[in-house]
This record gives sequence, structure tokens and C-alpha cells, in this order.
Amino acid sequence: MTTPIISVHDLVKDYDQFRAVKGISFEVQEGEVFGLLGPNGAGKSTTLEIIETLRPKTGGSVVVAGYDLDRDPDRIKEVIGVQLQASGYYPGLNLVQLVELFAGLYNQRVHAMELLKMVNLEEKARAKFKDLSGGQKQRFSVATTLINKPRIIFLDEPTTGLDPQARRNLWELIRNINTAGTTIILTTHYMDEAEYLCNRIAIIDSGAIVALDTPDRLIDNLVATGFERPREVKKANLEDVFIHLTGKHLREG
Ligand SMILES: Nc1ncnc2c1ncn2[C@@H]1O[C@H](COP(=O)(O)OP(=O)(O)OP(=O)(O)O)[C@@H](O)[C@H]1O
Repeated sequence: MTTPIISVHDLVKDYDQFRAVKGISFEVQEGEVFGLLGPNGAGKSTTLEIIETLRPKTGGSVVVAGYDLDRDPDRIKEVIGVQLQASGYYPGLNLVQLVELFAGLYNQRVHAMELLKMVNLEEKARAKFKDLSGGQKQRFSVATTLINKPRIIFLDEPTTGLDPQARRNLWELIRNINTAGTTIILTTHYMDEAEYLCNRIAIIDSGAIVALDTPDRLIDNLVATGFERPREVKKANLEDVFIHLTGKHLREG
């Protein structure tokens, strides 16, 4: 087995008296799309933020691309791409100016229009972030993770709040970024999204990993226990109806 690009061992996070992450361990291989799934408050964002060097851990070890989080957090920052909070998007700047600003902060030369084209935002190059639709905001936010040409990007609930077309469009973008060689670790509450995008997923509940495998094997394991869906599954679902009626193309102007 190759050396993992992310290795988390016995990670613990306490917020005062409350143990939010209870000694979790997992590895992510280079080139994977790895998903963290779990109910609200399970500890997904906390785990991601610790790996991203944005939040201190209480215990355990994290190694990213060979760099130990305790010793080399700055080297880790160089190889990862994280989504900035919306508050980081200076309101007076347009998309090209924002990309150029971030590129400057990362000391990188970036062709802003090419980056915007990649996420289908070239027509919005002179628009302000606040004037974008939800889907456009998410695509821009994903684009900003790529500015420092990272080996790994972190996406925290990338499609929450998007309509079905925008969601599927973002799925294709995430797949394309992964196909181009970037490892991706994401959180999601959508099981279809995890099934579509992730090579492997860890299911976290109350700060502990309760399952970790490929989506296929997780489903097979459940079926092997004798589980059956209570109702016959239809050949389409309501989302299929919606997409069939309204088309696949993006609606955002
Ligand atoms: N800064 C903080 N101070 C105190 N408790 C916190 C803090 N951040 C998170 N928590 C608590 O830690 C637990 C894990 O939160 P976290 O945000 O990591 O969960 P999550 O799995 O990402 O949830 P969600 O799906 O709702 O985003 C929750 O009980 C939360 O209330």
C-alpha cells in the first residue's frame, strides 16, 4: 500500500469539558475523494479544521503529505487548499480582483480568467461576490481553493443550499478537479452526493468513526445483514422528475 497523503491517528478534540472528537483514526490515499459523513454535531468540521491547521487539537497525530501537524503546519498550508469563509471576500473587489488578491497572498502567479473559466464564471469576472447566485458563489469558492495549486483540497458541505442543477454541476467540477490529480476530502449531508463522488467514506457519529469503506461495500455489508428496504424502490425519484422537467442546464443568470 502506498503512503497515505493524510494520516490521522487517535485524534481528540475537547471544547472545554465536551469531547467533540473521541480518538478517531483514518487515512486518505493520494488521488482519492474521501467523504466525512455524519449527523449535525458529529465532529466533521472540527476534524477538517484541525487537519487544515485552522483549529488546535487536544490529542493524537495528524500527518499531511509527510508533514507532521505539530512540527510543520506551515508546510501543510502550502500543499492544501481550503474554502475561505464568505467574509474573506472583500466586498469592493470583483472576482478577477479577488483571485489576484489571493494569488498575491499565496505568492502565486495565477491566470485569473483561466481559473474563472474552469468553474464556468468567466462571464461574471467583473461581478462582485455578493451579486452571485448560490451556485456561482460555491463554484467561486471551490476555485479559490485551487489558487495555490494544492495537492489536497478540503470542501465543507460544498453543495448545501443549491438547486439540483447547480448541485450536479458542482459534482462535475469536483470530479474534474479530482481527475486532474487533486486529492479531495469533503463533508456532506447528502448520501447521493457521497455515493456519486466519494471513493471511500467515513461515517462519524458523536465524535467516533462508526464505519469506513467504499460506498459499495458499506451498502453490501448492510444488505448482508438481511436488511431490506421497507418499500419497493421506484426506478426514478422526485429529483429525476425535477431534472426531467426543468433540464440539466444551470439557471443562474
Ligand atoms: N468553538 C466551539 N466551541 C464549543 N463547542 C464547539 C465549537 N465548535 C464546535 N463545537 C461542538 O462540537 C461538536 C462538533 O461540531 P462540528 O461543527 O465539528 O460538527 P459537524 O459534524 O461539522 O456538524 P454539522 O453537520 O452540523 O456541520 C458539536 O457538538 C458542536 O456544538
